[in-house]
Amino acid sequence: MSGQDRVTLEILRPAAGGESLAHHDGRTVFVAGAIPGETVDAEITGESRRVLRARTVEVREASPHRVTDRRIALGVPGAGGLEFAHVALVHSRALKEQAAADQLERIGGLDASQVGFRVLPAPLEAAAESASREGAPDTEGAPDREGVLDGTAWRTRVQSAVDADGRLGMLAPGSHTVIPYDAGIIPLAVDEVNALGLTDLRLPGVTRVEVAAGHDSGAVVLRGGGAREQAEAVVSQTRDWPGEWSILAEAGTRARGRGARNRGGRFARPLHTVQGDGWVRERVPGVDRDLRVRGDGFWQVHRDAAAVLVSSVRSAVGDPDGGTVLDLYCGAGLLGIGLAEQGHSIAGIEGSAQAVADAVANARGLDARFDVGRVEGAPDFAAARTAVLDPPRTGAGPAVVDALLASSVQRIVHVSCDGATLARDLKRLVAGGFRVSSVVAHDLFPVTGHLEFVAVLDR
Ligand SMILES: C[S@@+](CC[C@H](N)C(=O)[O-])C[C@H]1O[C@@H](n2cnc3c(N)ncnc32)[C@H](O)[C@@H]1O
Repeated sequence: MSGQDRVTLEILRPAAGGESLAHHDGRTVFVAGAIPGETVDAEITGESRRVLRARTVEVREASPHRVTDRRIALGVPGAGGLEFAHVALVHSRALKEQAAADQLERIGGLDASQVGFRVLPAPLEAAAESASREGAPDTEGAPDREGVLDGTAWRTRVQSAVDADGRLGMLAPGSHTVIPYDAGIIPLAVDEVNALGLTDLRLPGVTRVEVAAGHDSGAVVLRGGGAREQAEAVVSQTRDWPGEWSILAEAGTRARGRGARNRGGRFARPLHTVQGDGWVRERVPGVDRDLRVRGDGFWQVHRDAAAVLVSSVRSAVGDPDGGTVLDLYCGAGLLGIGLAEQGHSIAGIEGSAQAVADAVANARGLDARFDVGRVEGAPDFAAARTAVLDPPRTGAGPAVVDALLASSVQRIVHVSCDGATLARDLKRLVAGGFRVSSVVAHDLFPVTGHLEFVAVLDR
């Protein structure tokens, strides 16, 4: 079949990542832009012996849950990364729940209903949905309810591509084509980010712009050969911005040697601090202290995510019992600090030296120790009774799972942003003697195909 081939498909059920499943000529088809229950005409975009990939080009019979593609109003028609742009928010959550339950069963060998699996809306969206149902007026100072109800105003971290003319935008799916922001909005960003006017910038020579918005502070990171040159344009814009903003720009030379491959395996270039101290301050409801995180450091993306995960991990770990709690893949220490404030003794491990420096600074005065290292080689597993792990999308993997199995850990709280790798880790933990007590997912990535899972295992 060629890329121009069109097929008519009956859409059967949701697949992971925001696609849907159909069948055609004995093959499974993963369809983008469709909704289960619909009949669509789709263009084939890829194929292998048993699987086709397709993109919806025309809807013959529409689902009642279909909405006008949000990307049109957002000024980025055809952009990637908003897999549920055409689905009502509440229904997208139901589709993600069904797809994730399927992954837990198929890959993890688990009965999703037996472990109480469900997807919960983030507080921001839940409150807007409930206020809207009750007809309550908008509250002054609260985020714009329309955007929240639509699932399009939650990211405190956004990355933009930059086209040859220096315009910021998003990439088309599976391509390097930049779709410039045409409506003066960075899709999915919180109102505070969109108030900054970043979409007016022209930054030729920059390849990527990252924005991190914290509490009364934030950072803009410019990457690419022209980053240093263009940083001044951003600095002059920040004069009107509320709070303290740091501007970081990549230097022209690539970092080499150990530790250089810290951004998804690509060589990172050293960052030069052009303005500010380089840190973003974060205030997390339920955590007593403000936390700092480097402008290019990892932080949970949804504005409610840090509080949701701290609360979820606290209730999963329970009261202090005198044992050490491992905080594996600890980043700037968010989850461990949330536990240390409740009296737990924490041993955190993290691969990024900068993140560990932030964790140490953040944890001052608490019973919490953070070390730089790969979790795969962590020495402290033997003594702990509880392990919290929050690995990257690739999951913990067999080496870490086997180390946990060989340790004295009795309870594991696995926080994951990928259902497939979580299911794979759970399967190996169960085969090694753990049982899954519960799995929930928080919809901390509205309008996209992603979820944030919290699984609790005991033995
Ligand atoms: C999903 S983030 C979690 C951070 C933290 N728990 C939080 O909530 O802010 C994953 C972290 O794991 C770190 N990381 C990735 N692979 C690692 C490895 N093999 N060993 C140690 N840390 C790793 C990354 O640098 C990142 O900070």
